Amino acid sequence: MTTQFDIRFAIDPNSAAMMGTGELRENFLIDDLFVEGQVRWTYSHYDRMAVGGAVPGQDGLALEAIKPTGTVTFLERRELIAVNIGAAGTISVDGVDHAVGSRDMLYIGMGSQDVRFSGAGAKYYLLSAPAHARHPTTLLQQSGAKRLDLGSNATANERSIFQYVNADSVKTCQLVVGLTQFAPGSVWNTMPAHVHDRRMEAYLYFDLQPDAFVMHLMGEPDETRHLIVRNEQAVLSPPWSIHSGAGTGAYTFIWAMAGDNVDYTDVEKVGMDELL
Ligand SMILES: O=C[C@H](O)[C@@H](O)CC(=O)C(=O)O
Ligand SMILES: [Zn+2]
Repeated sequence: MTTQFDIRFAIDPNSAAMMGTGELRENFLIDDLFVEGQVRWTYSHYDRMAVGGAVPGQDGLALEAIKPTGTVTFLERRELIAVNIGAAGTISVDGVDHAVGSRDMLYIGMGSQDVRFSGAGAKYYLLSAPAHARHPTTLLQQSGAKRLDLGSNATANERSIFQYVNADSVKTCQLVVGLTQFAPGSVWNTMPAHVHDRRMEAYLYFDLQPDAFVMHLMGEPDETRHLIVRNEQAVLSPPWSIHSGAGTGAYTFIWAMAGDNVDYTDVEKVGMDELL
């Protein structure tokens, strides 16, 4: 089987608060996204976001339908963004080749039928959400992203947020995706923290050294839990949860949201004094 999937149920905050380490990891951590020769999906019931990995190797991979979507083709009623975290590759969409460089993203619109991933060193992180309209397939690059510089060196959270999906780059139905990079020595992401019940979020942590990890914080602001997250592992963040982390070393991450609106600024800030 070149395509595999697993399903994650939408856990409520009270259930999550009862969980130990193993249960939290089973429900919220995705630690096996990237396997050469496979497309691997985690299909979440949070906003029906599907989070995946595709590592084509020498042979290439096709985007195949999976049972949870209940459709003949994967993108019949969905949109997708593929983020290349590996070496340059190509994604062909209905016969048109798109060169997707390292850290480029390709938005692939609803109704696209024949999608093929290639590039011997390419590694694609996949995000897909239900769609209601067909928007054109569009290459998104860091140079076209909207940049937001936040934090400071003194609080170890100096970073640049690159909003690849923005008002000038592409219209999407649900997906809002970007990448966050740190100034040297800064390790805290998304602190001060926030929640946004309108949208779930997924984080992919990468560019970590093998022995490094991110201490990812989740849970309601007054009931926090943590996940130890290693290189190229992802986290599902429920709409009711904070999503913030500190690395034991350098890292980069990709954030992606789906839900009721596509307004990046529609968040509730959580005061530093509110966290418990
Ligand atoms: O809702 C937005 C997301 O949580 C991220 O964009 C936050 C982030 O990249 C950061 O603060 O470092
Ligand atoms: Zn967020």
